Amino acid sequence: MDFVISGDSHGPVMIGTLTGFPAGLKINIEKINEDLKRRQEGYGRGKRMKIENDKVEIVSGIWKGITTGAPISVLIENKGKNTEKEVRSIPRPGHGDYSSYMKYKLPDLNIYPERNSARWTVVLTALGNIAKQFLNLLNIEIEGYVESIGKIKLKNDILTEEAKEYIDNAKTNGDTLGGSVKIIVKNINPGIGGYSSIFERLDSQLGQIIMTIPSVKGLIIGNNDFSLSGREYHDEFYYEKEKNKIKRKSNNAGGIEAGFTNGENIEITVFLKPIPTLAKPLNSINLATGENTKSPYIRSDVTVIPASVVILENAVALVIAKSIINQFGNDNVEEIARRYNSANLSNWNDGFWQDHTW
Ligand SMILES: Cc1cc2nc3c(=O)[nH]c(=O)nc-3n(C[C@H](O)[C@H](O)[C@H](O)COP(=O)(O)O)c2cc1C
Ligand SMILES: C=C(O[C@@H]1CC(C(=O)O)=C[C@@H](OP(=O)(O)O)[C@H]1O)C(=O)O
Repeated sequence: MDFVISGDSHGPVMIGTLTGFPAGLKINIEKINEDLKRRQEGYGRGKRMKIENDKVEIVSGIWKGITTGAPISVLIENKGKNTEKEVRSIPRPGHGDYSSYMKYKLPDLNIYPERNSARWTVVLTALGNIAKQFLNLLNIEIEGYVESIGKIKLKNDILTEEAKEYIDNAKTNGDTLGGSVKIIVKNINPGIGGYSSIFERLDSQLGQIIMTIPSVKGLIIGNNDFSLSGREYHDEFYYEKEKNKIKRKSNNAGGIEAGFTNGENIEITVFLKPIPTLAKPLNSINLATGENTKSPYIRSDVTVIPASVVILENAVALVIAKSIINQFGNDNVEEIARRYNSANLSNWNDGFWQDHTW
C-alpha cells in the first residue's frame, strides 16, 4: 500500500491516490468528512479555514461504496483559490520561502507556499481515515490529545478555557504558538512491523510519516523520562494465568520494541514548532534589493496544535494499515482480518513451542 498527494494550496483541488489497498471495505464518507471538519475547526486556526468547507469526493477505486482493490483517488475542493498576487521577494523566517527559493530559483516567493503550505494535510487526513476505517474493522482504535500549547500543559483532550485564552492572547499580540500532541493506538496485536529491511521497522515508518507534517519537529515513542534507570524504565513481563496472557505492569516502551508492536498501546508524543507567519512580523531581507526589512504578514493560523491531532491520528493509521496489509496480504479485508486475528498468539503456550524443535 502506498499513496501520493498533489494539489497546490490555492489551486482548484487537492488530490490523493491510495494504491495497494485491499478490496471489500465499505467506506463511510461521513466519517472522513467528520475528521476533515475536526481538522478545519481546530481552535487557533485562521481566516482560510473560515473560507473552506472541506468535503471529500472519492473518484475511483470504489463500487457501491466498497473498495475494489483498484487505486482509490480522493478529491477535495479548494475554495480559497489563487487571486493575482504581487511578486513577493521577502521571505518569512520559519516558513519554506527562502529555503525553497534556494533550490528552485524561481523569483517569486508566492510560488513555494503552494506546496509548502500544510493544505495537503487535508488529503492525508482523508486517505488516513480510509486506513482508520480498515483498522476499526480489526478493532484497532486510534485517538489523540493535545498535551501542551505554548507554556500551557493539558491533562487530556479538552482544550481548557485557560488554553483558549492563552491562544487568544497570542493572537492579540500578533504571535503564534507550538506545542505537543499525544497519539495512542489501542488494541493492536503484538508482532506488527518488521526487521527484514531496516525501513520495515514500525517506529521508523511512523517517524517518517509524522515528520512529513509541516511544523512537526520531533517525536518520542513511549516514556520520555530518560533519567530513569533500566530497572525503572523497562516493562517487566508477567503471566496472567486465568486469561493465558503475557502482560506488562507498565508501558514505558510505548508499545513498540525493536520496531515491532509488543501488544501494549502505541503511545507517541509529537512536538510542533510555533507557526512561522506572525501578525507582528519578524526581521527579514528583501531578496530583490538586499535591504533589511520586516517579514510580510500573510493570513495565517495562530496555532495548529488541536488541528494537528486529527492529521496525526490519520497519518498514523496509514502506517499501521500499511504494515498490517504488507504482513497479511492486500487482496481482501475479510481475509486479512482472518489472518490477522489467527496470528495473535494469545494461546502462546498451547504446546506450539514444544511442537517446534529446531
Ligand atoms: C495544519 C497546519 C496549518 C498550518 N498553517 C500555517 C499558517 O497558517 N501559517 C504559517 O505560517 N504556517 C502554517 N503551518 C506551518 C507551516 O506550513 C510550516 O511551518 C512550514 O511549511 C515550514 O515547514 P517546517 O515547519 O516543517 O520546517 C501550518 C502547519 C500545519 C500542520
Ligand atoms: C489551508 C490550510 O492550511 C493553511 C496552511 C498554511 C501554511 O502556510 O502551511 C497557511 C494557511 O493558508 P493560507 O495561506 O491560504 O491562509 C493555512 O490556512 C489547511 O490546513 O487546509
